[in-house]
Amino acid sequence: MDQTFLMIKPDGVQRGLVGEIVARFEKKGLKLVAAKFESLPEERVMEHYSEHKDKPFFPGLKSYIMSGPCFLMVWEGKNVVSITRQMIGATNPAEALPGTIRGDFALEIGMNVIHGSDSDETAKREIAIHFKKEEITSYERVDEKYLYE
Ligand SMILES: Nc1ncnc2c1ncn2[C@@H]1O[C@H](COP(=O)(O)OP(=O)(O)OP(=O)(O)O)[C@@H](O)[C@H]1O
Repeated sequence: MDQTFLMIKPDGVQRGLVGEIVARFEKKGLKLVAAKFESLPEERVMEHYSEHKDKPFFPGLKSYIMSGPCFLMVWEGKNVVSITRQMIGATNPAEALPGTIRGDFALEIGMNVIHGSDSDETAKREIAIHFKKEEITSYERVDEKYLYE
């Protein structure tokens, strides 16, 4: 089954949005298979955001991500990457539609509450950066027969 890496960033944790955000994905029918609170070490921030390391906003991005604990998750489900990206909304909250997480809970691009992998390939890479294999569980949700045809 498809998997993705989602991370509630320090602003989402500090603003008390963890429960609300997790509830949205749970109610959609997606399955939480791994989760942990963690203050990310610098090496993992550099690895995760390596594509942005030369961008002018990178120093600010790095100190924001390291400003407090993040809530890291692996979610599973059919088309989970595209579904969660849609539920998260546009990178810039000013452009994110109402009903999306960023559209409902954020104002500015620098602090946009949550990260979500943008492709199956990226998801594999990001899951491997942040989770050990044994931290990821495997189980059936009892409602799966009413979610999948
Ligand atoms: N112009 C910018 N100014 C400040 N921060 C930015 C800017 N562009 C991106 N960022 C930060 O870098 C993160 C990664 O940017 P990216 O373009 O990969 O967006 P994204 O894929 O929607 O976001 P994420 O990877 O966090 O899910 C953004 O979520 C945001 O926190």
